[in-house]
Amino acid sequence: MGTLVVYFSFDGNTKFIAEKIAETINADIIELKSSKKYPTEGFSKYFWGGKSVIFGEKPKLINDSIDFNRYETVFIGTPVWAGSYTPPIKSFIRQYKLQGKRIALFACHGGNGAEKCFAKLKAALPGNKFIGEMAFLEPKKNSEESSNKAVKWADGLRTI
Ligand SMILES: Cc1cc2nc3c(=O)[nH]c(=O)nc-3n(C[C@H](O)[C@H](O)[C@H](O)COP(=O)(O)O)c2cc1C
Repeated sequence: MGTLVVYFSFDGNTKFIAEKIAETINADIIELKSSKKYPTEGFSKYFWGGKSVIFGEKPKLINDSIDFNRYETVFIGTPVWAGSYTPPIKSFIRQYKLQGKRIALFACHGGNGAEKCFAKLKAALPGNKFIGEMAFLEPKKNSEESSNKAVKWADGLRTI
């Protein structure tokens, strides 16, 4: 049975880590795309992004439907927004209602909130087995270190 890396990324950090993981373990990879466009600059980016988390928004995903029968292990990646996971990940969780999967969580953040984000993700994904979680601090600013960390982590999960 296969492994899928599924993620949302707004500024490319989570994408960077997701690609490293998929490359390391030879997994399929899907970037979630939302129909909702958030402001990309300055204060309004944080304001609208944060507000969408707090209001529990579930923007429509424009990806093709994913066949989870093919996957036993799923890596789920998100940036931390307002101490939680991002709205497209919320949409993904609601749409697919994963059950009986081996799940590894990863999150990119700017300094805090990853632990809370993982706790909320686990609570939102009952009925699955969590095999690992890893936080990455602004990976694009620490690309070599983050890349090594992602490779080592993903490699180590093969045996779990
Ligand atoms: C709307 C918004 C809210 C954020 N909230 C947090 C936060 O609560 N804690 C934190 O450490 N970083 C926060 N960040 C920073 C991002 O988590 C961080 O820059 C991450 O690396 C971005 O990943 P991406 O490039 O894949 O989008 C926030 C960023 C945005 C845009």
